[in-house]
Amino acid sequence: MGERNVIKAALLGAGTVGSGVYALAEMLKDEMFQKTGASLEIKKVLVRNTKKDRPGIPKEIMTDNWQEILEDEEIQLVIELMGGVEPARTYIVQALEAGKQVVTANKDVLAEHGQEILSLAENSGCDIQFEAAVAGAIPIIRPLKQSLAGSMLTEIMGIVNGTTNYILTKMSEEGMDYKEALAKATELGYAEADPTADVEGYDAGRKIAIMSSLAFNSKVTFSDVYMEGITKITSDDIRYAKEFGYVIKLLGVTKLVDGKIEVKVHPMLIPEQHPLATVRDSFNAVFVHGEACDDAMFMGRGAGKMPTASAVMGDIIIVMRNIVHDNCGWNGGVAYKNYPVKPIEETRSRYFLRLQVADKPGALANIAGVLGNNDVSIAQVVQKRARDGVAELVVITDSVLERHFNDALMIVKGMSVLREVSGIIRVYGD
Ligand SMILES: NC(=O)C1=CN([C@@H]2O[C@H](COP(=O)(O)OP(=O)(O)OC[C@H]3O[C@@H](n4cnc5c(N)ncnc54)[C@H](OP(=O)(O)O)[C@@H]3O)[C@@H](O)[C@H]2O)C=CC1
Ligand SMILES: N[C@@H](CC=O)C(=O)O
Ligand code: NA
Repeated sequence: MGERNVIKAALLGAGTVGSGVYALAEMLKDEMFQKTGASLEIKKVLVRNTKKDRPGIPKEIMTDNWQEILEDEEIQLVIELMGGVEPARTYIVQALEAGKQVVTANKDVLAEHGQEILSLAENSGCDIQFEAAVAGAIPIIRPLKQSLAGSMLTEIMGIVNGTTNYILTKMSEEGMDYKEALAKATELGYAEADPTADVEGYDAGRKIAIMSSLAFNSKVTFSDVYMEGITKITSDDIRYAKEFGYVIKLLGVTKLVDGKIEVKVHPMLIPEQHPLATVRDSFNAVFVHGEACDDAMFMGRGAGKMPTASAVMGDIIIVMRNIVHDNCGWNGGVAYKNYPVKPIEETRSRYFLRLQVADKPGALANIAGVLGNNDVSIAQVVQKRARDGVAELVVITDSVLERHFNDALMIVKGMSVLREVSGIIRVYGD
């Protein structure tokens, strides 16, 4: 095999995903030529701590000096797996400006600067591939950009964070405590370096922003996304949801309605029979609806070392083929429409509302009256367990404009019969 058939790459990051990619590159070493027409040599691995022992990765290829990689003309491919916005964004930009191809799993960068980076890649004639950035091993970026490009997409809804799905599964099925479940998800390599991003819904928010941009060909960034995480979900909420025939999942949703984009992340009660309700553990699932394609669903591991590495390796293989066939630089995904993003108050939801109220005649009627006066119609209501003069009221509403629900809630909160609002969660369905 001649020198021209070796593609030299640099790995930025050798943590959970980076070490998985290095290991997978070793496992596929002998097949790489058949798959791509070239073999892969990872020439340098950038880390913060070059002294740390990284099993399987030779010490001599470790560096903490980005310039060494940027200025190495032999390195054609940069695989960015460090995470965070900076310095990752700068390194990606500099690599593209230097004519290097880029593979990344970095949703933080893409959700904020994706459009600029895609334009830069197009202008530089370079590949930028990022399948691992959304829903780990599930192929979803490439389908959105390619297979579904003619489908007139109108909606994407999915479980796109493995950490929170793992936590909710463990809390619901094993009665595990929230903190313990989060610690386990971190130990298993699912969580972000700062797991606040997972549990507050920011990670899912980044992913839904990226998918929304690709699906609707319009720029949607992280700051456009309304986000609520799972930190307020209690075991009582989970128990009540079960009693009503629901499970609680953290969902990312984006819709194109009347020329406006809705994009949000929040916990949702999903009927037990719904396919998303059966997506457990670190699995993710993404539902896509288009006027032409109708419904499609994608499911697989959304996080973890080897599943994520598999998506990165798929991208590496595509880029290597493009290098071999001198076909780099077509990435797709550059937004050419300019749809406005709707404020959350103008979107509609159904609600599950758990209230502690004074156990007095008329309390339920008064609350129902306030809801009704604000266009919040009640689909189901249950009054439970009067204890120490306090009764628990569980209400499920019909679909309501968020603004109307908030107005009603504000009035309910000021009522003398109200002791506490213990749970507010959106419910699946129109
Ligand atoms: N974990 C997962 O399941 C998934 C992760 N991702 C994404 O993949 C990326 C990597 O995640 P993950 O592997 O979990 O992260 P880790 O925190 O495990 O690894 C990060 C690696 O990057 C290196 N690094 C970080 N900052 C710098 C810097 N400034 N200069 C040089 N090296 C740096 C670290 O070096 P050192 O080891 O010396 O500290 C470490 O090796 C992130 O963008 C993440 O969002 C995407 C899908 C799934
Ligand atoms: N922290 C993320 C990792 C993959 O994107 C998750 O839990 O899904
Ligand atoms: Na993916």
